[in-house]
Amino acid sequence: MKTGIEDIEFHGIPALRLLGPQGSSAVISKLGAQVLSWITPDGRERLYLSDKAVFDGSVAIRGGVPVCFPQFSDRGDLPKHGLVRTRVWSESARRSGDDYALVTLETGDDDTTRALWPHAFRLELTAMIEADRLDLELCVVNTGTAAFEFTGALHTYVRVVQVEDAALEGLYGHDYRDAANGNRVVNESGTELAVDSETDRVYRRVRRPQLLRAGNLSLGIQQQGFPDVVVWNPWVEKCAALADMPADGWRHMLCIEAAAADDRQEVAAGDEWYGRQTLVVV
Ligand SMILES: O=P(O)(O)OC[C@H]1O[C@H](O)[C@H](O)[C@@H](O)[C@@H]1O
Repeated sequence: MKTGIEDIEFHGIPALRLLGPQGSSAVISKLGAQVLSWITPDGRERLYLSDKAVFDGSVAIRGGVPVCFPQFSDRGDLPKHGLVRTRVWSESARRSGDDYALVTLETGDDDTTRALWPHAFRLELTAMIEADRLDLELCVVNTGTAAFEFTGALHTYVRVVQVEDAALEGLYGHDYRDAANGNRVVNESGTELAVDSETDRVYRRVRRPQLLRAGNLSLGIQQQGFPDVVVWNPWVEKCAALADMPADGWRHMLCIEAAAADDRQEVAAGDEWYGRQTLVVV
């Protein structure tokens, strides 16, 4: 099967389908530069996308990999998770070869962003699939004349059959800020994180990869540039309060986010900052 890139409509919005090697594929929406589907050669969908997600740009699409910038969550005065989730990005590159398919989408400042955040910037999100691997890279370019600081994330919703069966390794010994428990800072003493209640944790300065095991799924997750790993599951009650999630949505997702949540990242005038997240089927 040939690799390549197709222009498609996905739930009525312009998107690109990446056709990778061995039948792998991915879909990235131009709305938010959000990867909404990643299917590996075994035919399995690896990302969670809510059945009740909204695709009209009025709110962020619930699922896939939202891009949060220049603010993570509600840690500042900007709208939650920043300014770019509901923007239409434009394509700046597409390429494919025998063993990969890649696209880059970009957006930048305009009157709307500058009214809220007075900085000149360009963002580029590159998504690349290989047979068993999804690589995401966020490039933040300071196109202005003064330094700025930002927080942000690649807010990846991993699909799981049943989150109660999931175990996430690789976070032992790290401090985390427990946003589901009054933001207290705790040192992780477990070698495996199990999700059995609302979970909203910012693991700080994580340098090791993680391994997610859930039923017969095994996914390696690695990041560069982003200092923090955020693990989020709303569980039953918070999920019920989210209009764009089905009642059992919490069970089928676990967000494992490459984030700069607590440490602001500074970008000098004219400089570029890179953050990456890689998911590999192992
Ligand atoms: O509902 P959203 O704006 O997409 O945010 C969803 C979630 O994102 C992050 O994971 C935060 O840590 C959570 O506190 C937040 O609830």
